[in-house]
Amino acid sequence: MLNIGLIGCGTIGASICKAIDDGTIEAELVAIYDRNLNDADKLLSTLKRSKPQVIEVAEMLKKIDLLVECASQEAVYELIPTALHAHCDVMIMSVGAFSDEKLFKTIKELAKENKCKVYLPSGAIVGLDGLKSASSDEIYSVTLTTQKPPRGLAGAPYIIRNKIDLDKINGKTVIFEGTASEAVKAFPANVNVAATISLTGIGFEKTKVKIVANPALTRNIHEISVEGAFGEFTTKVENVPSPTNPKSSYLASLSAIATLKKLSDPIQTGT
Ligand SMILES: NC(=O)C1=CN([C@@H]2O[C@H](COP(=O)(O)OP(=O)(O)OC[C@H]3O[C@@H](n4cnc5c(N)ncnc54)[C@H](OP(=O)(O)O)[C@@H]3O)[C@@H](O)[C@H]2O)C=CC1
Ligand SMILES: O=C([O-])CC(=O)C(=O)O
Repeated sequence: MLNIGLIGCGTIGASICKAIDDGTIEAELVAIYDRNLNDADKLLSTLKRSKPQVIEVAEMLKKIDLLVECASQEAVYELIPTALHAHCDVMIMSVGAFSDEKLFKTIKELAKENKCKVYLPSGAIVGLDGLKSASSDEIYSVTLTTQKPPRGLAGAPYIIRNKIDLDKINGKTVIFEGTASEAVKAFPANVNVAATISLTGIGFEKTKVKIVANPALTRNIHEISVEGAFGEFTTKVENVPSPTNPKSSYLASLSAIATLKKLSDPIQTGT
């Protein structure tokens, strides 16, 4: 049985732990950690079967096969290289950290050297399978258009830096247009999906991102348009926001769970 350690006991972390606890994911939850220890303890108290230890990552790495990151881009910098040095596979949700090419190169090399896998789930988008297939030949363009209710963008560095008053937005408003590289830095907790798309397709500089605040919405919408030698496609997902974190769509939690389920499944569907 796969021994899992998890960092980040928030919305996605809680969903993953519950899915291990109820047997949806075939694995042992060995350890959990959050910089807010109360959050880790609170999550622990909700589990019925699993009895993970609440311990720091350096300690948990001695006991696990796979470290699940669902914390923040900072956590990717702080902990993923250490996990790979310790020969642990990793699953990363805060994929936006990889807009730092140096970090991505380091992690890829460490994974190779230590014979580890780095899993990056599709997260809150649909269509990554098609993009992956398409990228076996030339891709001409990739555009992500993300629309969220204004509160789903609250706290983003770009919003703070530009003093955008989200409460005053009373119609559909384009907040940001730029490259995926710029987008994941400006909105680190809102468009990690732009990073996953970039890594699968044509990179952070060529992938275009538009972010729209729309007070009429109750859902987080991501539309991806791709053109390439294969033809073209557009996908659109209207995501239910997670009740405990409106920035993160529920599909992101489900995608993390599906990725972990896939690890023990003899039948692998999709590209
Ligand atoms: N790939 C994708 O499609 C998606 C990715 N995400 C990303 O996944 C991550 C988790 O999302 P979600 O569960 O909704 O977030 P939450 O804010 O609900 O939970 C994250 C938890 O991790 C803690 N944390 C953050 N950094 C560290 C650290 N360095 N060490 C220990 N604990 C830490 C946070 O503490 P604190 O509250 O103090 O920050 C918080 O308790 C986020 O980075 C988010 O942006 C989200 C949705 C989709
Ligand atoms: O959950 C979403 O809709 C997307 C998200 O926050 C991210 O990619 O960081």
